[in-house]
Amino acid sequence: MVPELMSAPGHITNHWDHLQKPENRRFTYQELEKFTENFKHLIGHGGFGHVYYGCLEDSTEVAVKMRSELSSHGLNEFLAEVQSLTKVHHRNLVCLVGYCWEKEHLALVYEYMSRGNLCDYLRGKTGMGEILNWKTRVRVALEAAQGLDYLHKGCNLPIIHGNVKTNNILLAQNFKAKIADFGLSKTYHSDSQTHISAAAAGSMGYIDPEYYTTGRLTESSDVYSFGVVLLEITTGEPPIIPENGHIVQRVKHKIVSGNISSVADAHLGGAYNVSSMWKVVNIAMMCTTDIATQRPKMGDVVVQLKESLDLVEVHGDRGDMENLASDTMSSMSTFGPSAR
Ligand SMILES: Nc1ncnc2c1ncn2[C@@H]1O[C@H](COP(=O)(O)OP(=O)(O)OP(=O)(O)O)[C@@H](O)[C@H]1O
Repeated sequence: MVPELMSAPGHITNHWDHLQKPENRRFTYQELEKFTENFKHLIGHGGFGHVYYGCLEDSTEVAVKMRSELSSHGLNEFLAEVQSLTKVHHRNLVCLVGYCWEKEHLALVYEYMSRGNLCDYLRGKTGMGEILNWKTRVRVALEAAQGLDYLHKGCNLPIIHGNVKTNNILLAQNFKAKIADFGLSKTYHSDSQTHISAAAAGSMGYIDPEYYTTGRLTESSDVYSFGVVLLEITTGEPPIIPENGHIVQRVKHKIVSGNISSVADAHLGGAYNVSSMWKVVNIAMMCTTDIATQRPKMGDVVVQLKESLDLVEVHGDRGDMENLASDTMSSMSTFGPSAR
C-alpha cells in the first residue's frame, strides 16, 4: 500500500486522467526490471532516489529514476513532475519517456543524457579528466537559459523550476544541454498570479535570498539560481566554500581589481575570450542581485549569452598572453549596469 495514495487529495484524479493520455507511456515494474537488466547500472542518485541506465526494446537509451522509500517526495510531487514534463516540450528540457506507478513502485523514465550533469564536469568528477572549454561553457549556459526561458514564458501558464543548479543541467553526447528535475516545479494557477507560496525548497547555495525569507517563489527565484550557475561555469567553484563564503561574494570581491583572470577557472589555462567572460560575469551579477525585481528576465539572459557566445565565435578563445594584455581594458568596457 502507498500511504500517500490513500490520503491523496481529490485533485489527484485530474492528474491521473491526464496521465492516461497515450503519449505518456506507462511501464510495469516488470518492464523496468527488464530494460534496466534488474537495475544493473547505477548512474546517480538524488533526493528522489537512485537513477539507473536502461535500454528499451527499440534501442532507446533511458535513465530510470526510482523513488526511494526514504524519499521525501510524495505521490503529489511525482505526479507534478510527470504532468510538467508531459505539457512541456523543448529541445533544452530533458524529455520524459514514461513512468511507472505500480503498487509501491514509482519511477520516472527519461531520455538518457550520456554525459551526465554539468556539475561533475566543472568539478572534474567525470573520471575522464575532460575540461569544458570556454566556448562550450557559454553554449551550455545559453542552452540551459533557453530551456528555463521556455518554462517561464513558452507554456500556457508559467512554470517555475524551483531547483536550478549545475546538477540539474544534463549533457548529451554532443554536449547539448538540457534542464532536468522538475520534482519541485510549480505552475501558476492563473494569469494574474504573481508568485507561489511554498516552504523553503531548492538547494544550498542556489536559493534566492528573497524567497528564503518570504517564501514567495517567482520566476526571478530561478533567475537568481541561474546566476549562481553562471558563476560556477566561470570559476569552476562550488556555490559555497566553508570559510570562504558564497560564490556571489567571492566573485564580487575579486572583480574589484578589474582583473578577470582572478575569477576565471584555472582549469581553462587562460584560454578564454576576456570580453565574453566579462559579459557572463556581468549577467551573473545582475541575476544574483538581492532585490528580485531588479533581476533580468530569462529572455534578457538568453540575449546576453548569445552576445557572449558571438564574441567567442568571432574572436576565438584567446590564450594567456593576449588575455593578460586586454583584461583590464575589456573589464572597463563591459562590466557595470551600463553594459546591458
Ligand atoms: N536523464 C538522465 N540521463 C543521464 N543521467 C541522469 C539523468 N537524470 C539524472 N541523471 C544522473 O543522476 C543524478 C541524480 O539525479 P537526480 O535528478 O535524481 O538528483 P539531483 O538533481 O542530482 O539531486 P536532487 O534530487 O537532490 O535535487 C544526476 O545528477 C545525473 O548525474
